Amino acid sequence: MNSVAFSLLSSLRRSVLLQVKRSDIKIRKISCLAAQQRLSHSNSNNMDMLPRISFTTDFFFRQLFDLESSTYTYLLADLNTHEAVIIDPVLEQAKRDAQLVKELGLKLKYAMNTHMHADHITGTGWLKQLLPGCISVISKASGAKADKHLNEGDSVVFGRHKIDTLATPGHTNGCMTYVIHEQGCVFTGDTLLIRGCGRTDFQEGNARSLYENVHNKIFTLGTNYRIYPAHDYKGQVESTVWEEKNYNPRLTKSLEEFVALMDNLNLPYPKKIDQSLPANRECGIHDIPQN
Ligand SMILES: N[C@@H](CCC(=O)N[C@@H](CSS)C(=O)NCC(=O)O)C(=O)O
Repeated sequence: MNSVAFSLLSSLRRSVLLQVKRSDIKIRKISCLAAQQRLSHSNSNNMDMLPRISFTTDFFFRQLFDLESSTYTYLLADLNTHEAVIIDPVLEQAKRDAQLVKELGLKLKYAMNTHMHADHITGTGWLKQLLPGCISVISKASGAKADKHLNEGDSVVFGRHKIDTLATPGHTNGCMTYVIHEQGCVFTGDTLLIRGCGRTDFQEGNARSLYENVHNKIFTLGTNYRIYPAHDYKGQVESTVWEEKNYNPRLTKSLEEFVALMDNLNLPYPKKIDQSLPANRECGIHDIPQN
């Protein structure tokens, strides 16, 4: 082989080796990235999303639904003392709820609302008549009548269980989120819905305030806390802080993007807003069916 051919062959060999080395580095980079992604995914599953907190054996929990308004009502009780509370009852379901309380041998101590609802009339007023001794509860900031008004930090006790309160205005100025730390559950009303949130276009709604309250007060709870909202329009029943922090399409946005989105929802007003607000201001004692 002459020297020209030899030098040509050597340079070709060098170039092939360089190509192989480059593609090897590229493959290693890709597999390293994939491993990092697998790791971050498994981290969020295994470490951020802590194991589910089980309800204690003396804690009764029942989720109820009103089909017309897509409202969730929650009946909770202490199974030793039989003291119970109901959260966000609906007028049309008051008889159903009172019957359930009686059948289970419970004593309804409190009928609570997370806020002054605009889409349905609360069942609180009628439940007070059906189950004498029951005390109606709502936030002071709601401006609605009730036997007991709550400010942030107040608590509501039934048996040995305790509901803590967080002021989470935004959907309305009087919205409260109820938390039972021992059971790892949080009742968010319309403030935080599953993969959504309450609208902010009436009742002194404020998108900025909703966003800040969700991020600072709900998303700072344990990531495994279970979220129970006041409504769902898609058949979902519960979520967790971890899921909403990661997958809520509205609240994973930046504050400015969120405000712009909420300002442009253009939702029609709830059909029953004109009956609901005046009745709920009086704790739902308007329009109680006579039979
Ligand atoms: N179609 C319903 C009202 C639906 C609605 O506006 N829901 C409210 C909560 S009840 S005031 C809401 O905040 N929705 C958020 C959303 O993104 O849909 C009716 O006519 O009652």
